[in-house]
Amino acid sequence: MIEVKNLTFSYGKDKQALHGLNFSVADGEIFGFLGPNGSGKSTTQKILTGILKGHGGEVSLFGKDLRTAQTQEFFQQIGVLFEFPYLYANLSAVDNLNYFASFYPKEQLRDVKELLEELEFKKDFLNKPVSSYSKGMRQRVSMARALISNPKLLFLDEPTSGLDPAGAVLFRKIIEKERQKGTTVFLTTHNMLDADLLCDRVAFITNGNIVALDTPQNLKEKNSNHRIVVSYLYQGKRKEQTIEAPELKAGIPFAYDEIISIHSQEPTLEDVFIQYTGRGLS
Ligand SMILES: Nc1ncnc2c1ncn2[C@@H]1O[C@H](COP(=O)(O)OP(=O)(O)OP(=O)(O)O)[C@@H](O)[C@H]1O
Repeated sequence: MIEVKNLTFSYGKDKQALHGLNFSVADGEIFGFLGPNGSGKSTTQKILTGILKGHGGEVSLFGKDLRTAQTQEFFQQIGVLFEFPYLYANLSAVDNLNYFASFYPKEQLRDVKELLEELEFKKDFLNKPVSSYSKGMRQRVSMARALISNPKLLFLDEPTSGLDPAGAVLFRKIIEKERQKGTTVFLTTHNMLDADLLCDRVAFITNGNIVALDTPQNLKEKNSNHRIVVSYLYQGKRKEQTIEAPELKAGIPFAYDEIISIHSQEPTLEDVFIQYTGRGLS
């Protein structure tokens, strides 16, 4: 679906934002693009969605070179959730969505009200102006905008930002539903939980370079110290020991009366990111 070879981009002479990215995203894959502020995520997404022109290297989407692919048909196949909601503040959710829907062929469209209902949008605000909405409500309208045209390729920039925990769970369910439909998703995020739960593979980008690319599970396993922490009771006292995972093959290698818990010391995706880049994700 997406093929990127040696992608470079400079803002003027002095600011090279991308230094030769290589990756591909398969049909139906949820691909996570993770990196700290200023690493080049938005620049990459803007190039892939045709907003930013003048890249170096080769990019193809739907099997066509991006430089020639940007026809009306191309834009009708992609949906974009922008990091900052591009909505008309004086129009209601319904009017915003009807307006964006007017750019697409009717047979491709989803029903505005059904979509907003699926996104658990508050009914009594349907016809009130966007300027009166909370952040979470605006995010729901932005997601509806991205989904209204049933896109084959969906770009989501920080989809769960501004949502409360229940809203984030709902959005993850909706993204999962897109996966089941076969939609390809390019997910740009700082949110490690979203990336870990949703993505088939993730790329870590820092300073305009991809420094790791794999499944979340492989990244965690490759960077694990393979140690296990055992909490247990022995002769009336609570104790804890750390052992190497292979030692477990022969059973617990020390005396105990009762095991309380066993935890692997597998790193989180954020730990792995910091190992690769030396930087946190904010
Ligand atoms: N319009 C611009 N003019 C000049 N430099 C820019 C411009 N936009 C971005 N940059 C620079 O390009 C680099 C990559 O920026 P980009 O916005 O792609 O990062 P990002 O990973 O999306 O960051 P964030 O998480 O803050 O959105 C940064 O050094 C940034 O300062």
